[in-house]
Amino acid sequence: MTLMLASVQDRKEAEIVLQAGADIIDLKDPARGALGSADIRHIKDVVAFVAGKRLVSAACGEFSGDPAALRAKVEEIAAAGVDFIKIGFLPSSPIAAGVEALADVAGRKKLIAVLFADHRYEEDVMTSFAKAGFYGIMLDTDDKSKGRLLDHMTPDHIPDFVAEGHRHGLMVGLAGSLEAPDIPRLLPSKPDYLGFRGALCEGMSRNADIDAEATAKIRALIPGEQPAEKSPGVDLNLLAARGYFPGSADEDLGTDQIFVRDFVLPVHIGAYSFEHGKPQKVRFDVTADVLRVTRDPKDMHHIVSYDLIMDGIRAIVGRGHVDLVETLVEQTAAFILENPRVARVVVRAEKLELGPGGVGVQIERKRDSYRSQVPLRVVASTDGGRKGG
Ligand SMILES: O=C[C@H](O)COP(=O)(O)O
Repeated sequence: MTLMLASVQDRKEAEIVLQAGADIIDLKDPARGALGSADIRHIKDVVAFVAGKRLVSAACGEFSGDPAALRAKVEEIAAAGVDFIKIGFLPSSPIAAGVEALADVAGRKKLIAVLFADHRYEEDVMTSFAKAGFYGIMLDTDDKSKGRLLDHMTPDHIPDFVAEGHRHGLMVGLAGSLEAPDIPRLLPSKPDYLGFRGALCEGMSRNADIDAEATAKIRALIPGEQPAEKSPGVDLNLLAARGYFPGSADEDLGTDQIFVRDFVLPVHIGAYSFEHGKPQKVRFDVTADVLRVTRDPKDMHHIVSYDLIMDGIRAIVGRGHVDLVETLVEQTAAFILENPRVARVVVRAEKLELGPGGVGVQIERKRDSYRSQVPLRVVASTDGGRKGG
């Protein structure tokens, strides 16, 4: 299951996000940067207020290069009784020294190393945190003025980050100016939690106050636990991972078409030997018939995002060389039809560098008797393989 982390400044904001159903209440001073540490009084106050009803984490700033200062700060926050302590590590800092300074604390407290998607790290950076006994790894953004997480890391690379963290036995979190449409794009990679601040605030400004309505909207997009008896035979984890958010379903409303046009990607494709070893441009056009769930679509629950189609194509292309365009379009159609709300899909893929214009294939695929199979009223949930259960 993917949890929702909400970053708050104080008890007043903690009350709002607790009420809205956030799973992890995270203390932070957003005015002090991405990992700005909140005043210790606020941390203690929130720990006392939450009183074990939810998990509490606190940011402890970014490692400045002074191992003794880092350790002292982490110990101070640990003594306040939080469940997790988040520490930012920039690649320009002596990460190994910071990790070493915390190795002993990591045996007693759940430490989360926060990396930043707008910086580049050594390939095996996760290994040192895992070896030192850190509990989790998180990907966030450092400079909030320079875009969201997915502006720095394309969606097809997110699953690799999450999977690598899980291979290391780490709890994995994702954040970075995440907005509502990012949620169904990130859930398929099964992070253990998604973290938010800006999207929960008035005017989407992370330095403003938390807004109850905005928080509730984000909460509603992240599936919670669903007792198995409410939806027998339905794989809720799978549905949620595919970004399936049922609303008040009305199958008599019919379908709408969503489409992606002229989506051009470099693709390793072709049966000829000269086509191996280098990518060639392929243009994708996709139209999907999507079951309507309301007459009044207002939020992400009501739609199937075209982002999911593009993310899926990127992921399929990223798997490596395919000989045939037919394979590519079949895989794309199958991926799109995994979403229970898609009743029919037309996929066209054209190689753009082989002929005078495009050469390729177009297919149409339908969901067989989807009406009897689609549990339109379930609330989906995921199981992220989190450390410790
Ligand atoms: O830990 C999560 C962060 O507080 C996310 O903040 P943000 O959504 O403003 O980037």
